[in-house]
Amino acid sequence: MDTGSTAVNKILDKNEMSGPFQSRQGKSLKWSNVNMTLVAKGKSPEKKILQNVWGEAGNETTAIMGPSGSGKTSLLNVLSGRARNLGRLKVTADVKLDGKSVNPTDVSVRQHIAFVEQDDTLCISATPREAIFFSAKLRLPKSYMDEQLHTLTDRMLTELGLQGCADTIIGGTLAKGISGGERKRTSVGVELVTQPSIVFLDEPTSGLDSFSALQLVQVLDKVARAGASVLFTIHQPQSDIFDMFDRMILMNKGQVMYQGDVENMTDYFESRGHPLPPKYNPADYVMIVAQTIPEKELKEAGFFSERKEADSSSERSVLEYDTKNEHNRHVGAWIQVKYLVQRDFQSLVRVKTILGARLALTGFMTVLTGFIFWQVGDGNLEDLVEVQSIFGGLVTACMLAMFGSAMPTLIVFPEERPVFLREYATNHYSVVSYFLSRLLLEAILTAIQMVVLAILSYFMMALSLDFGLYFITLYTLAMSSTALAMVIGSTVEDPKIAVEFLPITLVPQIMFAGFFIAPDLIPVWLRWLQYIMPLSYAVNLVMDYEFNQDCGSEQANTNCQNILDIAGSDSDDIWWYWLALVAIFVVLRSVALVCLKRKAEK
Ligand SMILES: Nc1ncnc2c1ncn2[C@@H]1O[C@H](COP(=O)(O)OP(=O)(O)OP(=O)(O)O)[C@@H](O)[C@H]1O
Repeated sequence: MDTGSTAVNKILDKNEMSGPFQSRQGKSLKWSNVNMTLVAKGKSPEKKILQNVWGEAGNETTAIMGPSGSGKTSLLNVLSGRARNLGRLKVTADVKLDGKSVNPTDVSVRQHIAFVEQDDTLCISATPREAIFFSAKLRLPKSYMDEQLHTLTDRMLTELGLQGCADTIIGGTLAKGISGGERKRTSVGVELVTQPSIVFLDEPTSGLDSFSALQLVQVLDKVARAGASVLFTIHQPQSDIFDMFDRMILMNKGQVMYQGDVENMTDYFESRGHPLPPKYNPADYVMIVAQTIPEKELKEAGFFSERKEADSSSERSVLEYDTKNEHNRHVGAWIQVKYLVQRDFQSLVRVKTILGARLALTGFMTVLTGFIFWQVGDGNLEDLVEVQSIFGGLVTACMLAMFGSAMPTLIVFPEERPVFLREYATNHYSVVSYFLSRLLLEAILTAIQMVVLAILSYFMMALSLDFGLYFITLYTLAMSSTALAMVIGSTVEDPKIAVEFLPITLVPQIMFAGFFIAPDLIPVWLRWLQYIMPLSYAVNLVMDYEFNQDCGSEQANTNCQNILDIAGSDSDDIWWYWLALVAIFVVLRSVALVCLKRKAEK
């Protein structure tokens, strides 16, 4: 089998040697002893998903075929580092990249492999043209001029038959966009435009009509002819598609039933007592044999031949080579942030529900609260009940700031997380760049939201504190809450569970805010919790700004002081409150960054 670009033994059409099909240095991938087992637990028995699987992929197209559940996706996941020991799942594999043993779960190894997942994880607000350009801009060497990148993108769109929808948004649950098949081809384009040396694709033709499927496999063939190793899983290909494959791995019950050149496959089956009947699509025939003949009988006939060891060789270490070139390769962090921010703002403009839902919810809740606490600030401060109503209004405004900012962040972030994880794993940008761009987006979105909240509540409740201080307190509280939402969103796997986590962290803060119970009455062993709750600090601040002033009469001043005491707000500690509020924001953001980094590198 070919293992280097010099060994590409096909005649290359000169026209195909440019753009996405530019000749590249091939990389060989070999694997042996690949085992994946679901270990027994309780009444669930042990299940062998992959057993001693072996194989290789050079600069050719290699199709992994086999009946449903035979382990095709599992094999691709192990080789691409997406399957690992977790819970009952035990994975072992000897994998060699250009002759050097590597751990496929290492992010540095994963970044060498372009991977097109079965489910598309694309930015919903981008168009296919923008998604492909984004990938090219952030992943190709920075020596590429934008003009070249646009030409490459155009070429990719044409090859994949995407010209008709190139400028329509991809879409998803929040917005309607291109079709499923077009989305799939866009995912392929996003990976192929970077001229990768190794490409894995999980079911790239599923959901495509027969013409689009053929068109896609032709593109994969051109990529392989340019020197890349192309490995993909596929279900029952039609015969014209099957004829285009160079090699095939036939999986059956987690084992390799056949592996080798496609042209030798029928001879292999014939020599084992299963000649191809006339006028049969070989792909269909081998699948029928795999599905209908018992495993024992197939073994006796000579299928499932013993694996070959992934041979040790003294080829250079591809990882060392590429790490040295790392710094020349990619655009700088600021370009990454710029493109991420650009994309985020595009989302805001195109998917109006993102900003609209935030503003509508905050506006509605604030107007409702404003009517309930209508002009409380103008009340008689000599009446303690009226003073308490202002306290209630301020606590409610702070609660709206807290929930109104955390909730949308937590709802949107888990939707975006798969896109981030894919883009990070495929070397688009660093975690820090992503983190900074998100922070900037949230800072702006939260500011818009807090302007609405602060203006409406301030005038409807007729508050007398300084408006600027009121706004900045609400804003800092809201930013701490989005940081908390990011920590939850970065750690909890399931978006639904993540949303349920939010009340658990936010509701107790209300109880410690001093409105329902004076902090001094809370049992000492629980009282310390108020010190880690941003809501308490924000309430203490706005209370001080509202009541720590001349309230008009002796009785009014006494009431103002009493309400400050009840709330636990002390004017001597104002700077401590600010420090604590900002420190909580910084700590939570840092924790979110670490969690995200750990998740991305897993
Ligand atoms: N993480 C996992 N936990 C439990 N079972 C798993 C896990 N991963 C794979 N399996 C099981 O291993 C078997 C092989 O799954 P895999 O998805 O690799 O098959 P496949 O050949 O790709 O199937 P299909 O063609 O239907 O996509 C299936 O029975 C599947 O349920």
